This record gives sequence, structure tokens and C-alpha cells, in this order.
Amino acid sequence: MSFSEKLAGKTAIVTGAAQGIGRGIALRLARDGASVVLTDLKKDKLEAVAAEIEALGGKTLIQTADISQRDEVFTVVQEAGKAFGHVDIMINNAGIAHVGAVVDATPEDVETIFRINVQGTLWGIQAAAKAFKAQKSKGKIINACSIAGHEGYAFLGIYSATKFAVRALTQAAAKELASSGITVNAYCPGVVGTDMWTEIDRRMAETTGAEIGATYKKYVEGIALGRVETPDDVAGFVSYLASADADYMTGQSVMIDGGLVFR
Ligand SMILES: NC(=O)C1=CN([C@@H]2O[C@H](COP(=O)(O)OP(=O)(O)OC[C@H]3O[C@@H](n4cnc5c(N)ncnc54)[C@H](O)[C@@H]3O)[C@@H](O)[C@H]2O)C=CC1
Ligand SMILES: CC(=O)C(C)=O
Repeated sequence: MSFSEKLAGKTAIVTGAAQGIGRGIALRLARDGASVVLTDLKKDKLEAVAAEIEALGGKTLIQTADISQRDEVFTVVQEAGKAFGHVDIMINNAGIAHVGAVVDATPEDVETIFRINVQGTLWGIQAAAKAFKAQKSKGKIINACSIAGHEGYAFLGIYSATKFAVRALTQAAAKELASSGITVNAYCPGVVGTDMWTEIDRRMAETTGAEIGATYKKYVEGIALGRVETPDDVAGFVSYLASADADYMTGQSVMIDGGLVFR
């Protein structure tokens, strides 16, 4: 891993950093020169990601936290500030999926996913905005949306609703925080080959009777660039959103999906 100066001197927090897209973003921002605060529920996996970054000379801090708990998210941001002196970039990446028909969703299903995907993102926006304002700095808040934040998918309806909500929060927070010099944007991946999609495919098979692998194959066949997305594909775009090159961009939830959804 070679380091660049793109984010040198910056501190970035990445939620859901233990695996998948969050791990990819953490490694990329470290390569860009940022100190990276890694947060997730999974301590062992966070330690493995931290070891990867530190072995190559990067700086990290591990904070286990549940993003659905507002106080835990605020503590992560405070600890990041104490460890590195300031916080500059907040990546609200952690999220979960839900597979099932809209007509079958239970109050418990809906509450669980909204507490993580929507409230977890909201607490991250609040905690980061508070820190950036206290520092009087122009921070960047970057949220995980999805193609499902632009189109409601069959049997992913409740999940899609959470991502539409993330897009709404991204727009509203961008408008409210612009006068403080804080930008808020989101990345919208398509089909990334992570544990989340293995689980979506498995649950689709249970729900619709599709063969294992068939739902994943069907989605991937719709990608114009002809291959599944990798965490690095997402991380490259997040690196841009986190950089000074994106200073004039706010309130946007941008597709990074290999050409799957065209808006
Ligand atoms: N995989 C995909 O195709 C796509 C994923 N996304 C979004 O990207 C983000 C990351 O997805 P993946 O890496 O694929 O998922 P993943 O399931 O591989 O990783 C998610 C990580 O978030 C953590 N997490 C879950 N709930 C948490 C909580 N309450 N507090 C703290 N950490 C928690 C998990 O422990 C896990 O390490 C999610 O927001 C997802 O909705 C968006 C579009 C496509
Ligand atoms: C997981 C996800 O966001 C989709 C639509 O694949």
C-alpha cells in the first residue's frame, strides 16, 4: 500500500469498518493519508483491519459502538477528537438489509432496520456536525445510500425505504449545514460482493423460491459494465467525496453502480 498526501493531516471516522464496503473505505482513506477511526460492533474484525493499516504505517483508533445508540455515536466522535486533535470526515457507512414482502413486514422488522440505517445515520450526522462546528472547521459528512435510495426494489421495500430516508436526510442536512461550511453527500452503490449480498441472496431464495445464487446473478446481469462491484470501486468515489476536489458539492446522493440505475 502506498500513501498519498490527498487527505494528509485529516481524521476520518468510518462506521461499519469491520468488513465489506466500510473496510474498503477505511483502507482507501488510510492510503490517502488520513488517520482513520474504525468503528463497528465486531471488535475482532476491527482489530484485523487496524492491523492491516498499521502494518503499512497508517494511524488508526478502534471504537466498538452500536450506531443505533445515539450516545455511543457521540462518544466515538469525542474519542476521535481526543486521539487525533480534530475530526474532519464522517463516513456513516454501517447498515443492514431486510428481505421480505412489504405486506409481510412486522413492526419489529421495520423498527430494527430504521434504528440502524436511518437513526444510526442521523446520529452520525448530528455528532459530526457538532464536532465540526465546535472546531469551526469545514467538515465532510458522507452517508451510505444505495441504488435502493432511488428505486424501491421488490422484496427489498423496507430496506429501500431506509435508503430513501438517508437520501432525504442528506439533502436536508446539506441545506442546514451549508452556512457552516459543512458538506453532506452520499454514495449509492449497486451490487457489491459483500456478506450483505450473500445474505440478501439467501433470504431471497427463502422468500421467493429462487435458487441460491439466482437473485444475485439476475442483478449482476443488469450491470452495464458487466461485473459485480467491489468495495474498492465504492472507496474510490468516497475518497473523492472526502477530498478538497468535492468542496463545491453538497446534498447529492450519487450512483456508483457500474451502470445499473440511470437517473
Ligand atoms: N453490498 C451492497 O451491494 C450494497 C451496500 N450498500 C450499503 O453499504 C453499507 C455497507 O454495506 P456492506 O459492506 O455491503 O455490508 P456488510 O454487512 O458486509 O457490513 C456492514 C457492517 O456494518 C456493521 N454494522 C451493522 N449494524 C451495526 C450497528 N448497529 N452498529 C455498528 N455497526 C453495525 C456490521 O457489523 C458490518 O461490519 C450499508 O449501509 C449498505 O446498506 C448500499 C448499496 C449496495
Ligand atoms: C444492498 C443494496 O443496496 C442493493 C440494492 O443491492
